[in-house]
Amino acid sequence: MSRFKSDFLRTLDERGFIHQISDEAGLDELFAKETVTAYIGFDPTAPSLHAGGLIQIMMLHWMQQTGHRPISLMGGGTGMVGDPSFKDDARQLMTIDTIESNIASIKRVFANYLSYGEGAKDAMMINNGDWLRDINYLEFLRDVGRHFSVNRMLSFDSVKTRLDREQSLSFLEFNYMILQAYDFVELNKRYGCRLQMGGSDQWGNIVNGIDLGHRMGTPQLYALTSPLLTTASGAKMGKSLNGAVWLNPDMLSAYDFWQYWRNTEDADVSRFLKLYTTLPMDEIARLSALAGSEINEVKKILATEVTAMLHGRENAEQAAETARKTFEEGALADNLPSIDVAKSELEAGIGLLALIVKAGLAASNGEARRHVQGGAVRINDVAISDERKIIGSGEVTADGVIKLSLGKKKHILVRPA
Ligand SMILES: N[C@@H](Cc1ccc(O)cc1)C(=O)O
Repeated sequence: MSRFKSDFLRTLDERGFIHQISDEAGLDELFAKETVTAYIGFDPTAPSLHAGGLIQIMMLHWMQQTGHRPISLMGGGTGMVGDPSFKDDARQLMTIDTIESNIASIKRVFANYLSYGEGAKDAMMINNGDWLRDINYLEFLRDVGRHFSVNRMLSFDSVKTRLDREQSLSFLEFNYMILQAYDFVELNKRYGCRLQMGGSDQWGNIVNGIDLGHRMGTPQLYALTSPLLTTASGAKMGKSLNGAVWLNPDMLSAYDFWQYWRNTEDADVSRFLKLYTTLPMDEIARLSALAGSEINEVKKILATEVTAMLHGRENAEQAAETARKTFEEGALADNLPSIDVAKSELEAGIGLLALIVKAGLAASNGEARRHVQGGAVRINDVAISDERKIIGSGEVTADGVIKLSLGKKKHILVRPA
């Protein structure tokens, strides 16, 4: 049983999106009883978001799926300042031209996850430059600035490390919190927005908005943050060895995007299926149970599902197909070392450990067994966990070979001779 009664929070909870909520019971009540408008802000620091931002987009997606109204807010105003939260250094200032062109480019991918329009449940794309750029300084200080206590602003974790390390925090950056707080109040006034979501690094900024709302007479506002995600080995989400995993198709092909997900670490597969696909939970449970022997097949499903949402199903399936061909061609390529095994021997069947030793991938059966137990051995790219497995003619692929792999780099083609 879920601790939530609203579809939205139950879904977010079971799929692993929730880090912190400002008033759990109150927010659940609200979602259970009315159509809620909520927003997430995105600053245009690059021409595209990367896979790290996908969790935010997915939260907006689930809002709409469960009957509520999401706002994707582009930071045309806040982007002129730059959020210092948990950042070691000030960001380089962007020109208005860069900000505008980044926004135009970032915007494009949202339509793949949300349906925009004028109706009561249609998503809205809004730019905070619409109100922030016209602010009159003295009026703003008197109407909004007076509600902020500098003492309290200095106490937030998001700026504390900078201050503790005595790294400079410019007055420009220090104002960011106030602008984001003002956005929340403004979105409430304009569109009845009650909830702001974001990554856990946004907590301070969001809570400041709730407080400002109290002082400026909005109804109760709420905060919901998602966990800051890292992969099982501790890497930041959305960064690969080849650089950022961009969402915009002109910055990263569907194929490379697919590959990023295909390379998911074993321990992350189930978590990522919940966060980044819309597969039903019982289907995810079934796939997670297969994770032992068929984990590579499950990773391909993960990759295809995540890619299908962003690039369309056809492109995703094409990426999967290209990957399959590349693998096969790789297996066929004669530059992979090979060993011959007598046909008769294969027909009778040869033990996995003996084959590993024969292929020179281990010096002894004991060493071979440790490789298998460590999950490092694959036959035709499928991980094998049963050390007693008998390898026979059945394993010979259409290409006439068996591909035996140890880890990611060592491959031996076994040729029946
Ligand atoms: N500060 C957010 C972006 C944002 C901008 C404006 C807002 O009103 C809300 C959020 C970030 O850096 O990710």
